[in-house]
Amino acid sequence: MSAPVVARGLAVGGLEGGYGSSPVLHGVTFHIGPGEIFGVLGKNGMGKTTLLRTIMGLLPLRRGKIEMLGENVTGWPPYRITRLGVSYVPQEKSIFQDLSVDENLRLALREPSSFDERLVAVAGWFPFLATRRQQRAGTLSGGEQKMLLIARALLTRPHLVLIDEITEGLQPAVISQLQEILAEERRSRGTSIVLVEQNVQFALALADRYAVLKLGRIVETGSTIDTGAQKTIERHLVI
Ligand SMILES: Nc1ncnc2c1ncn2[C@@H]1O[C@H](COP(=O)(O)OP(=O)(O)OP(=O)(O)O)[C@@H](O)[C@H]1O
Repeated sequence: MSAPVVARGLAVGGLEGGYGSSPVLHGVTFHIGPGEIFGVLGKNGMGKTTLLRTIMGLLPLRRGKIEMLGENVTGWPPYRITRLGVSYVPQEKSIFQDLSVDENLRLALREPSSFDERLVAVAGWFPFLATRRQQRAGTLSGGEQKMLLIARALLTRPHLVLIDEITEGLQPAVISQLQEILAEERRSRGTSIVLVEQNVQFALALADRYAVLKLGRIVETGSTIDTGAQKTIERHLVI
């Protein structure tokens, strides 16, 4: 199945992918427009991380098409996709543990001259970053490391951000703060966001539309303003 052309968003059509001889994704198709937030929900092991990693070119695509930001990126390596203006926030804390906070952030930028100005913007959201620039990133708390990951992703001023279960293990106050930051990022810059989540309330509060992934297939899609959205999603997450 071919995906519709989306000028500044993301369109995924008939995506098949997996690991070695084990298929995980079975014809996943969805699209999101510019400035749209799309939630992908599903229980453990349903293929959410595999989907994001395949879209980012980190896992081989067996079949299907991926377009983002006006380009057909099917088969592109991750570095080319990143250069288009795409940020990926993986589920694991993929920061450089032995480097400082400052060094971790600097590595995100191809153009070092813009660092100070960009740091001011992200430190406005996460004030601890400005006061702990020399701290070894591996000594930050789990929640702080996740905030560093989001800060690093937004520092590049991306057009599209793919975020994998950022709320996992975070306390409610930090989750609310992230919700505000991502809503503001979309409002002020028109950033498109794909949110992979198991936290239904967080996803519904931010997303415009959602999809439920079950055993590598999208089994439900809908608008988050539908009154029954939460119940529908929760039903899929318990079965
Ligand atoms: N490196 C790998 N090699 C082989 N199989 C894998 C690998 N990584 C994941 N899988 C399998 O692929 C399937 C989907 O895993 P995936 O991590 O995409 O699910 P998920 O929905 O993100 O789960 P979770 O919410 O637990 O992170 C699972 O059956 C998993 O065991």
